[in-house]
Amino acid sequence: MTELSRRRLLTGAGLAVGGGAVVAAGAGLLRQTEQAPRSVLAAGSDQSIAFHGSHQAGIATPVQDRLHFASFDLSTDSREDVVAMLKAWTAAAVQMTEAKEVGGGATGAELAPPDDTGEAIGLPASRLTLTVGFGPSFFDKLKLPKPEGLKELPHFPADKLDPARSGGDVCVQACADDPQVAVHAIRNMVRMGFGAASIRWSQLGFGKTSSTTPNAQTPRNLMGFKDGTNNIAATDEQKLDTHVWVGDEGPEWMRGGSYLVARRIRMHIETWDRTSLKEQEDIFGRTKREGAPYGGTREHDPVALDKLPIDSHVRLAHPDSLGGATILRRGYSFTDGSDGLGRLDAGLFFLAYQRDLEKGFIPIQRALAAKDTLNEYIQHVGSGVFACPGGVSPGSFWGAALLA
Ligand SMILES: C=CC1=C(C)c2cc3[nH]c(cc4nc(cc5[nH]c(cc1n2)c(C)c5CCC(=O)O)C(CCC(=O)O)=C4C)c(C)c3C=C
Ligand SMILES: [Fe+2]
Repeated sequence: MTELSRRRLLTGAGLAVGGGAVVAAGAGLLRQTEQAPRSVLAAGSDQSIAFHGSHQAGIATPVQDRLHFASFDLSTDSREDVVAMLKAWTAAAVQMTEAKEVGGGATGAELAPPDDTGEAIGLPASRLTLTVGFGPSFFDKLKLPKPEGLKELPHFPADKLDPARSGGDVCVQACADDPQVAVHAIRNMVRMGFGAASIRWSQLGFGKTSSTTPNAQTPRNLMGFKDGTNNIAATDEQKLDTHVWVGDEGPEWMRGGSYLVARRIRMHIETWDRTSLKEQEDIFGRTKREGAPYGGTREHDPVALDKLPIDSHVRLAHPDSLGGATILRRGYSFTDGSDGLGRLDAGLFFLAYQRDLEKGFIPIQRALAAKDTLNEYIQHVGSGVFACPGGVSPGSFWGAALLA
């Protein structure tokens, strides 16, 4: 059975409640789907993606259009407190991914703060996925054995990393078709984490810049180029097993999990917009409109490395240039206002999953940092690395096998 079929896709119709009323269902409350502002929702928004499975959702499951990524610092060194938080987070994640309100709901006992903050009432599941990872400092703080595969990334030339947008003990990646659903999920986790963890940095993203769904139209990044053409497809189980999922080489709790690299990459888009089309295309080694590799005519034509400029992004990052190094990309665009100097603070929030950092992000970024002609137009300003455990089974919680 494929991972996708294991991850039961529930339709909104199956979750909707008759009469438009909010009624109790199991441990949670179903959010009304009837009142959802459908015009602003992307196709597939009324679907939910199952939380439980052998891998965490949000890695190889279809990419949603919106992101809220949050990195937390622990405010305790007590394993007990962290276990309690992860249990509460897991229970809430199960409810939120099924379009249910957290705990006793947004309108529970009158004299206590509600269990759910309420801004997702009336919104469908929006294919919400929540994915958790543990940074190197998580293991140091809790005196737990760090998996061999998890290491701090080396410094790369031209990195200008802001500590306030880097690192963190625990990360949560929330992806959904509706930004309000993703933000609601993170906000409720922040609220539940009070006393055990506090938010260190976070990033909103839009317009997925890569797809894991073959045959879907490849999305474009803020430079106007199709991004994700040569990504690993969610249906390619062989590639996922080889390059994304940790196997027997990792500790038991990491099997079926993956290592995540997050990089906030600022784009100097004003300079880019004054660059000729020819130079833009030479930088990637692909055409802008079609996305075809140089030497080909269609987007999915095979990449013939010798036809691409020697320092072009695609030639340098291609697995054949790097002894097979391969990653699963899952990034999003961002624009966070302007920088006071007449420029947009815009770019790519790059997310990459891999089985082994040394056969994934590290060698690729080493090659790109040294030679990529794209470097004139970008700067890495934030960074994080996290070990994302394998999937959660019903009744268990995030990190159970590590912390129990
Ligand atoms: C270290 C890994 C990578 C970083 C960082 C990165 C940044 C980055 N990429 C683009 C735009 C494109 N990238 C494309 C391909 C591509 N990029 C990487 C890796 C990193 N990119 C890989 C492994 C590949 C695939 C190479 C291949 O197998 O052919 C493309 C081409 C289309 C595609 O295949 O996705 C574009 C466009 C930007 C703008 C950027 C930083 C801001
Ligand atoms: Fe790239």
